[in-house]
Amino acid sequence: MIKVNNISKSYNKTEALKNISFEVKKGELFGLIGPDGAGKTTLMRILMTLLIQDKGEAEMSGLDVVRDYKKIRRLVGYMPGRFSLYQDLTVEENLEFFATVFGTSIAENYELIKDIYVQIEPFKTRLAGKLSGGMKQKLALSCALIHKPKILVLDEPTTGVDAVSRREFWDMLKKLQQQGITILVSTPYMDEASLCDRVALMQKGEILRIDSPARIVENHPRALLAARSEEMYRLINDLRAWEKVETAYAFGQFVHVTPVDDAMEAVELEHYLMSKKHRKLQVFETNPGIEDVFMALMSASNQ
Ligand SMILES: Nc1ncnc2c1ncn2[C@@H]1O[C@H](COP(=O)(O)OP(=O)(O)OP(=O)(O)O)[C@@H](O)[C@H]1O
Repeated sequence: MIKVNNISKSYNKTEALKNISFEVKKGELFGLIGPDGAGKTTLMRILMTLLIQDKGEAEMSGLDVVRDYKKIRRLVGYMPGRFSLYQDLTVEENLEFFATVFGTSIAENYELIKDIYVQIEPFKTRLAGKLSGGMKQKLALSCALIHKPKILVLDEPTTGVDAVSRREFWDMLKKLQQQGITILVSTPYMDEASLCDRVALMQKGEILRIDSPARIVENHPRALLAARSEEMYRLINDLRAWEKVETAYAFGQFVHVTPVDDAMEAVELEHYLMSKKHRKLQVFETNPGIEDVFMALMSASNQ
């Protein structure tokens, strides 16, 4: 449904995308995961025909993003990073505006947006600029869906939205997927990776891995230890200062530690931390999750 072949794009001296290739299958929920500046927005803008690549080609539903840009725009729903709502129009006026641009009406396509729109309908006379982040997000999604797109492209739809709204939003995406819509979504939140069918982990214009979240974790060869103590800040510093530790970073209430030697046992790490006078210590071996794998891949490619 989406084909990207050797796409490169630079802004003056910044190489935003370096020879990117991947495919998204029909009906797939595909995630572009990566920190700020990874190139996610640039890639989406190329696919949305809003920016032209320097090199390579891309297709949306068999249509070329440069040659067939007009057809693609009718086929695809887009929710840009900063929600493209008219702040001084009401909720209903925004939706009517997007429907009119695509030559349709709210009534005609109400079924598709119903589940989402009913949540903001009680506020339909409120100005979009006066909505909360979560409500703006729902309105922006309704606007992106109002012309019944086959493909939905969402650029960081959950950035700046609270945890509950984030979860609800992903539930909505799953429902849209069940209706046959192919979804490409970007996010800087690594925990959202596990909600996608497949993900591409991006950093500095490159794809570091591309696979299902489960397979990315399965194929990760490294061991992982978890540690906590009374003084977490000092714990991280002590861990990072030890030559037997490759990486250590905060993960919830623990520090996740990748030892240089995968065979290191928890007890060896514990002895080291006891020698540093840490109290209320807890150290144990654990299994890496997708976030751990991403952190490891990103730090390896930074070296
Ligand atoms: N219009 C522009 N002019 C110059 N450099 C740009 C422009 N747009 C993006 N860049 C640079 O290209 C790189 C990729 O940016 P891009 O916005 O695509 O990344 P991103 O993964 O979407 O991150 P973000 O969440 O910050 O938007 C960054 O180094 C960015 O500074």
